[in-house]
Amino acid sequence: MRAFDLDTELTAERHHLTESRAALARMRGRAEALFSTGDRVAGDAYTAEQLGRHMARRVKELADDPTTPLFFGRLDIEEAAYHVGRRHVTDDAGEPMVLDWRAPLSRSFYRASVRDPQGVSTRRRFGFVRGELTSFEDEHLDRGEELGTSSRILTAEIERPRVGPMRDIVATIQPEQDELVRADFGDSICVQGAPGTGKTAVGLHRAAYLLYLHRERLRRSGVLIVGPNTAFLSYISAVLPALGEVEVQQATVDELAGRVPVRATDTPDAALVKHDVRMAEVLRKALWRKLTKPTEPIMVSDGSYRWRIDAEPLRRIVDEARREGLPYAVGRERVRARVVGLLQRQSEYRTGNSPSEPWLRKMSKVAPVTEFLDAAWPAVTPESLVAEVLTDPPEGVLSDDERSAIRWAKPPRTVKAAKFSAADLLLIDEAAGLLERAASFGHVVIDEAQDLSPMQARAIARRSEHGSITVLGDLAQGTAPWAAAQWRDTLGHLGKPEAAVVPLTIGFRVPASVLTLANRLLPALGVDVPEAVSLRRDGELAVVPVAEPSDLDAATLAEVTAALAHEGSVALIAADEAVKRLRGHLDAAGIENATPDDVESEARVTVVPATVVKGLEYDHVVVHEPADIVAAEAKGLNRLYVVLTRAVSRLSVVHAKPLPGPLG
Ligand SMILES: Nc1ncnc2c1ncn2[C@@H]1O[C@H](COP(=O)(O)OP(=O)(O)OP(=O)(O)O)[C@@H](O)[C@H]1O
Repeated sequence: MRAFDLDTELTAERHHLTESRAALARMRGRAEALFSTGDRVAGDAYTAEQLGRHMARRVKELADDPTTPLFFGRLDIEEAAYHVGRRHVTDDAGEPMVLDWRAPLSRSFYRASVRDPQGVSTRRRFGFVRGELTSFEDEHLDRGEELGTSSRILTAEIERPRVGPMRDIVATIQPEQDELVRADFGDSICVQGAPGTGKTAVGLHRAAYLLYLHRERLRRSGVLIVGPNTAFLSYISAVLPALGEVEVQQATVDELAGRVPVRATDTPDAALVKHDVRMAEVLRKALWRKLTKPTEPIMVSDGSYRWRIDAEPLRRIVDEARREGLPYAVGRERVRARVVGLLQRQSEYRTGNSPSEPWLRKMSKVAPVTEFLDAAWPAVTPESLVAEVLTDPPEGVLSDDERSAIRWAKPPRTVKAAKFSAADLLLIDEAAGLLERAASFGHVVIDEAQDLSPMQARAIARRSEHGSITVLGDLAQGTAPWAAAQWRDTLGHLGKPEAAVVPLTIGFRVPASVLTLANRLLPALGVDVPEAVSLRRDGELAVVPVAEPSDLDAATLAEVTAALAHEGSVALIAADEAVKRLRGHLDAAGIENATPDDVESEARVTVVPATVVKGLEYDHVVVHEPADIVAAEAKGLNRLYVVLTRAVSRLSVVHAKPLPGPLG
């Protein structure tokens, strides 16, 4: 009898899904019709373009992804049932068929509990396979039933094989995650979470949530996601579009600051100095020291009359503009405008008439005015300021050794010919920020933030000055030479020193056995962070010692081949210098393989250099010679911690050398 009831229920739910899909198709049809007639109804070209863009976006937002169901849950509140899904769907009369997961009512889907039922009598979660409903699971909160993390549907979602890019987690956001996702727009937050606790997922869902709640405001100012490298950004790039959000920008910090191409490489010592926050001070001083006190009057003739401004009022103008704290280039123009203002007043006094616009324009460009400006408040470009500092690093802030580390061995003949490094681009960006204010995004999500250098953090701060930020990271995974040991410093450089630091500790990726191995490294990493507790009991861990170093590659190949017998993605992670050789072995063995940058590839095996694996995950991970990964860089143990925490189901560690540090 009960089975029959369940069947009937499931049939009814499937029917509701079919109806909802049909309603969504009609919504899209209406949007498409408006899109094609938009330019005819709009009054002018500008309105037509605006409307066209709006409608094109709307059509995209209403796309139906047949591989995911339109709803994944249901709330019974009083007599009504509300289906919760990826976006609002309404019937032809405008009645809701599916509620957007971000709507206020949907919040109870994630947060209601027996202790605080929020009016919910039953919460239903749906199981699905490729967009079709296959099962459901009820929690009768009013009868004291609550599944929490023992939900079968949650477990199945966490344990599913990972294929392709990252997916959204709307169906199974956990209460501690939901609290972060729905934090107020104005709140900047920093999430410290062990590997696989869902930091990236939380950041992306928070972006989607804020866009839903503050759509107009954020459409104007924009939302930006900052990630560590392009492989990572392509891995996460499908999540927001799947949630209907198609207008979010993604960039690495290098891309943000990429005003000129990178054409030089720094020594490690030079890079260290250039990423140091004191470089901001060096640049600021080098810039403002260019101002000089006017000592000569300005004498201008406009053909009919001669005008004169004495040194004293000129000094006052420069001092005043300096005190106003404007960006340098804005200050220079302010001084010019005030000088022209004085000329204008003299002209009015003498002729009794207001001078014409062309006269004012001419006066602002005449040689005596420009010469005065070039002496008192010289024109500077970001590139010229940085070139100057690198040609002859000023004394006062840096030590002599540091100054020599960054000094150009052979200064270029012109600024145009200068070859700048990636770190120089940050200096140029800093200089640009001193000259002019950067436009600010409404919200910026920063992933893997533990690796930001102070100068990188400042580049982001300039772009989020008037907005809020979500900072995601794990101090234990810091591998950059300047990686933070505590969050306060980074948050200060990001311009949000007051942001709350919130921990996430439930691990959704890494199986308990694998996590136990990785956690052995934690005490050696020099940071104070809580360990993750894995929700997953199912994984496998194999440590494979190889007696003869010459057999190491063959043993690694055997592990990769064994992993291919299982469902899901396979990654071979190795020290960067071994990647090419290992790919050669795979090719020779006829095993199709790709690099993580190649998102289009169908190959099941990805060969990943240890330095780009941060943020990524694979079902089966084969790690090649951990000792070499550790030896390759100063923070090698932190790198190994990252490498060991990429596996969703199985981890094999193949080694001929002794296992490093606390693992040995
Ligand atoms: N509530 C959840 N339900 C289902 N899956 C989840 C949930 N939270 C996280 N996951 C999954 O766990 C995995 C790890 O999440 P994510 O990459 O966001 O973690 P992270 O904290 O950023 O990890 P890392 O620090 O290693 O980069 C992803 O596959 C994600 O989809």
